[in-house]
Amino acid sequence: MNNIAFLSLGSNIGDREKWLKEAVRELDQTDGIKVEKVSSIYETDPVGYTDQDPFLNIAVKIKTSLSARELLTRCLYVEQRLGRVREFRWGPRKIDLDILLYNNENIRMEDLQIPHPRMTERAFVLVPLLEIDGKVRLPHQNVSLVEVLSEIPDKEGVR
Ligand SMILES: Nc1nc2nc(S)n(CCO)c2c(=O)[nH]1
Repeated sequence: MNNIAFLSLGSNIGDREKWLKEAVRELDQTDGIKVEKVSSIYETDPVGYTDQDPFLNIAVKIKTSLSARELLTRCLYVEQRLGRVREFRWGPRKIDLDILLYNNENIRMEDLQIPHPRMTERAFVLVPLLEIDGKVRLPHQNVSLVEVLSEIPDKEGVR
C-alpha cells in the first residue's frame, strides 16, 4: 500500500455522526485501504446550495494499493451502500466522500479530478485536512494550504 490519499467526508441528513463513522469503517474494511488518520468532526454551514441543514465534515488520510480510479469506484460504492440517494447535485446527502489528494498527482478526467477542484475554496475541507496534516500541499505547487485557508473569509462557518 504505497499510495497516500486524503478524503473529505460529509453528511447532513439523519444521524450524521453515525454515517461518517460507518463510512470510515467501510473504507478501513476495504482490501487495499488502510485508514491512517481521521480528523475531529466539525459542524459546518452548507456552502454551494445554502438552503439545507448544517453538515458534519471530517478529513481522512488513507494508505492504499488502489489506483485513483479504483478508489473513486470504492467511494461511490460506500455512498450507495450507506444509502445515499442523489436527489439533486448540490442537495442534502446522507454521506458524501470526495477524494482531495492522491499522492502528488494531478488527474484531470471527465469524472475524476484530483486535487478536488473546489477544495481550495472550502474551509469545511481545509480545516479538517490541516488538522491531520499541517504540511499538506497541492501537487507541484509552492503554495501551502495553510496560506490558502488564511485567504478564506468565512471560516466561522466551520465549528
Ligand atoms: N459545509 C458543507 N457544505 C457543503 N456543500 C456541499 S455540495 N457539500 C458536499 C460535499 O461537496 C458540503 C459539505 O460537505 N459541507
